[in-house]
Amino acid sequence: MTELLDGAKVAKIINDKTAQRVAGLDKPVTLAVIYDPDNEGSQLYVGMKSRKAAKLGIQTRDIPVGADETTESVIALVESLNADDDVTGILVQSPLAKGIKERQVFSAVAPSKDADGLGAKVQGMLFGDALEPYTVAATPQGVMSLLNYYHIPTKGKVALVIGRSQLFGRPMSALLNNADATVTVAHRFTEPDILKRLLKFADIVAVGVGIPNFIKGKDLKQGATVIDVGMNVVDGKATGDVDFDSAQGIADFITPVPGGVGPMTIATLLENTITLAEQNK
Ligand SMILES: NC(=O)C1=CN([C@@H]2O[C@H](COP(=O)(O)OP(=O)(O)OC[C@H]3O[C@@H](n4cnc5c(N)ncnc54)[C@H](OP(=O)(O)O)[C@@H]3O)[C@@H](O)[C@H]2O)C=CC1
Ligand SMILES: Nc1nc(=O)c2c([nH]1)NC[C@@H]1CN(c3ccc(C(=O)N[C@@H](CCC(=O)O)C(=O)O)cc3)C=[N+]21
Repeated sequence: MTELLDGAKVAKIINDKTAQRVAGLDKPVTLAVIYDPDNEGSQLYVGMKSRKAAKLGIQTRDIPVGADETTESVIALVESLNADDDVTGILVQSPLAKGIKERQVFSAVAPSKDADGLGAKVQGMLFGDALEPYTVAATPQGVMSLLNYYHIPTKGKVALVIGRSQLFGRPMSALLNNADATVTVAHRFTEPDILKRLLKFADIVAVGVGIPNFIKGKDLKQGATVIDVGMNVVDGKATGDVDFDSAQGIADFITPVPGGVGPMTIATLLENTITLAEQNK
């Protein structure tokens, strides 16, 4: 039997708590969102984030940054938001327009405002398993919250992370390592037959590569937990990186797309935002 990891359900629990925390604070909470207005995905996801934020009492300031901007001009914008006392948190939606060096922009965000946890400082703290508080990238932190909610153990388990972006794979592997899993990271240059062998070992597979139905059920270890981060559109439908139907009866747990990691990402972003508001009041 394959059980669903219901991200929509767990996200609602987190969101309800966030709304209470926002209501308990005696000042407004504002998330600034920098995004490329010419990117359809960004329009869609930024819209979803802003609507959910509004429902929880968090204001958003959506700032379009198009192809006419430079890395330097966007960094200057981030620095002005860092210095703006009315801004609680800053999110830089990926991808920015071609030519803007995204990782430099991520790292310009002050750690005390890094709601999405993508800057070099907080990612370094995650990598070092720092004792001080810091924000963690929303998508992989959302995955950890989902694993915790369903009491899926990580200690001593073999975890395979497929993808190594700043947004997902790198912080995901650090979180699983910090949670005592034995972690392997696969990427574009991982040979397909090596990937197959790694999959057969993996108790936990977390995949975010952006290729629809990239992982087939037959390649999974019996009883695996499968986390599908992929968000692709196929025939107008949200489709993950895992061939969901073929994983039935092989995986013990799997996240659906939609309704899995996506809502957890948004809930975690807003949870990070209220945490920053509480810390910096
Ligand atoms: N549900 C959610 O909340 C979120 C969903 N996403 C989705 O996750 C996916 C990945 O996003 P993101 O990390 O930003 O994308 P990137 O394009 O930044 O990263 C993709 C990663 O996949 C790796 N990759 C590409 N092809 C292969 C392959 N054939 N075998 C193994 N690895 C491969 C790349 O390797 P290399 O580094 O070598 O290039 C890279 O590390 C997308 O579908 C995106 O929409 C992303 C964030 C949040
Ligand atoms: N700095 C940055 N941080 C991000 O977290 C980030 C980003 N850039 N760039 C793009 C990706 C993508 N992403 C999604 C978040 C939620 C859903 C989501 O909630 N999806 C719904 C379905 C939506 C639909 O049906 O189209 C679901 O899975 O249920 C999807 C995708 C965040 N990203």
